[in-house]
Amino acid sequence: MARNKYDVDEVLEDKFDVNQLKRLLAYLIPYRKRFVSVGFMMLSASAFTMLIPQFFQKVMDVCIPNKDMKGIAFYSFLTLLAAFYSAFSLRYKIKYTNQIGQQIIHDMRYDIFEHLQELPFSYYDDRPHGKIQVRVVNYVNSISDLLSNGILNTITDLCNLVFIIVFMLILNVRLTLVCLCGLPILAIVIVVIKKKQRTAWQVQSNKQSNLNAYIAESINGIRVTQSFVREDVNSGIFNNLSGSYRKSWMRAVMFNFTMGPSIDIISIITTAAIYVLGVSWMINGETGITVGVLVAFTAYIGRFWAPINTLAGFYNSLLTAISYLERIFETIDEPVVVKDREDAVEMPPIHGDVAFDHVTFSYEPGVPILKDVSFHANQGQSFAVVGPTGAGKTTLVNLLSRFYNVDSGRILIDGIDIAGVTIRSLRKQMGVMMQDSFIFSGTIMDNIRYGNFSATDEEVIRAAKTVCAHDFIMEMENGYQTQVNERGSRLSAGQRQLISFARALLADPKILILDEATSSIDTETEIILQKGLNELLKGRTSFIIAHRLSTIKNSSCIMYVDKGTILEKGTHDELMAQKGEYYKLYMSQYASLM
Ligand SMILES: Nc1ncnc2c1ncn2[C@@H]1O[C@H](COP(=O)(O)OP(=O)(O)OP(=O)(O)O)[C@@H](O)[C@H]1O
Repeated sequence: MARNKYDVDEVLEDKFDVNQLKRLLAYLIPYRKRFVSVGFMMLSASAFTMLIPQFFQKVMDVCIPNKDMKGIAFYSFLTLLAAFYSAFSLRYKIKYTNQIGQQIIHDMRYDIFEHLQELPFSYYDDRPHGKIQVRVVNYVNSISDLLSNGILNTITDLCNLVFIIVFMLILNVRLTLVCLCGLPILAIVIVVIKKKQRTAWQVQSNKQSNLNAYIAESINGIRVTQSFVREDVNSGIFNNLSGSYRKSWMRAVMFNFTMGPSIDIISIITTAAIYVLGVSWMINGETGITVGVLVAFTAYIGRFWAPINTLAGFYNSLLTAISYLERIFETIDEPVVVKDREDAVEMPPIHGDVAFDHVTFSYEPGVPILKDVSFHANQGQSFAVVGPTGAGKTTLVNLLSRFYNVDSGRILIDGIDIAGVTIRSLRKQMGVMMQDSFIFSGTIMDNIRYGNFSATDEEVIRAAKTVCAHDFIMEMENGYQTQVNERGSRLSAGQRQLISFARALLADPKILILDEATSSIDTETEIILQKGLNELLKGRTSFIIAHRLSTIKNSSCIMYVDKGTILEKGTHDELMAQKGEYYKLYMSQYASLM
């Protein structure tokens, strides 16, 4: 998908791809035994109940004329038995189809979620997150019923249909042919509406996706919305999106509802024809048509159209489901563009020597963000990256963890090209604190431990103390066990930064990346933090992005980046002496204090 927004529909697949159905059926394979057992129960029950009209016929044509009470009792008993067996198998079916359905939902969601975890940043950069959520939650839900109940009902209904046709043929061939005349008419109805119906469901799934994307975006941006009093405008946008969704839904179900009444009309016409023709043939004394045969036959006609109605319903839900399946499999098939090469090796324990060798990178083809960047950081050096907004600083450090693939050039750690090592072994040895200090729901302890799951409580606390987070954490009602919300809405921006700082440290990485780590921290805390940090950075190679230049003054090397190239490089004193861009930036911040 190209860059997408909440009000931009995703591209519709033109053709119905049967492979998607095959892939869907593959989800059933692990549960095939249970599935077959339910199918067997349903089929045996329906075969048994199909005999009921035959029992009626025997009672009417044989037992009643012969006043055979034993025969009547016998057939009544068989009818009762068939009814009980059918009720029992129905209960069995409901229980296990639900179980299988839920299991399949779980499996499919797991596959999507697992894949989503592997997809690179670029995937998330390009689409609203609400559109991803709707696939994992709503779309998967919508197809589970089709997989469990739908397929079973279809199989049993198809078999029912065969049973019924066989029994009808046994009763009377000519009447059966009259009944079957209705099927070609139904086929015409299906062919006429099929394409429109499919498109209508695809449009509906797009509109649902758009609506979801907007809801997710609005919730995330609620603070900005309220600050700028945009509630009315947003409600208007929501109203439009919701209105389009409603319209698309109504149009799609309208096609579905065309089927039921069409089948009813065809069924009424054929039944009427059978009454008229059957009775006239009986009056004319044609052989093989008795009152019993007519009663039994009309009982079968009722049953003949019921499975066709269910099959039509299945066909409807199949078309609905296909539009969801396209999106689900599209997500599962989304290529993981940042992945291990086939010959990738484990990254050996990192010492911390880092080199960029003529690195060029672009997010979008033809728009390079980093242009032929080269530099070398020795083990243990602290490298500061400064420069104007949008210069490419974050991009540069993101490449070090291989969050994106470079277009050309190499990034070497300890002389090893990181393109040739496994991503896992590389990232496990890096400590990254991103600009967006994300906090997960859970305790503060859990949030810091995110950096290293095997860390003890003491290690977590030590990391928090190093970054001066310990005091504010201890002031919270349950200290490290205090629950925080997703995104850390209970915490101040500075507190969130300190927690993610501690998280980055906990992995004891040889390379530490701090992207605006202290931008929201007050100057007093920052001064204390700086002391701890200086201690901590010893022996580690660090890349620090900072707008506040006081924090990076003592770095081994400062790189001034602008428009994707390194314009200046050196120590603070060297760059100040150069009186170039860094000098100007520094003076703009601190001239009044000098
Ligand atoms: N995911 C993305 N897709 C496309 N372009 C992007 C993406 N992320 C960043 N950019 C563009 O790349 C350029 C560099 O962005 P980057 O975030 O690296 O800048 P920065 O120097 O870290 O800025 P800041 O100081 O504001 O954080 C910007 O022009 C930005 O618009």
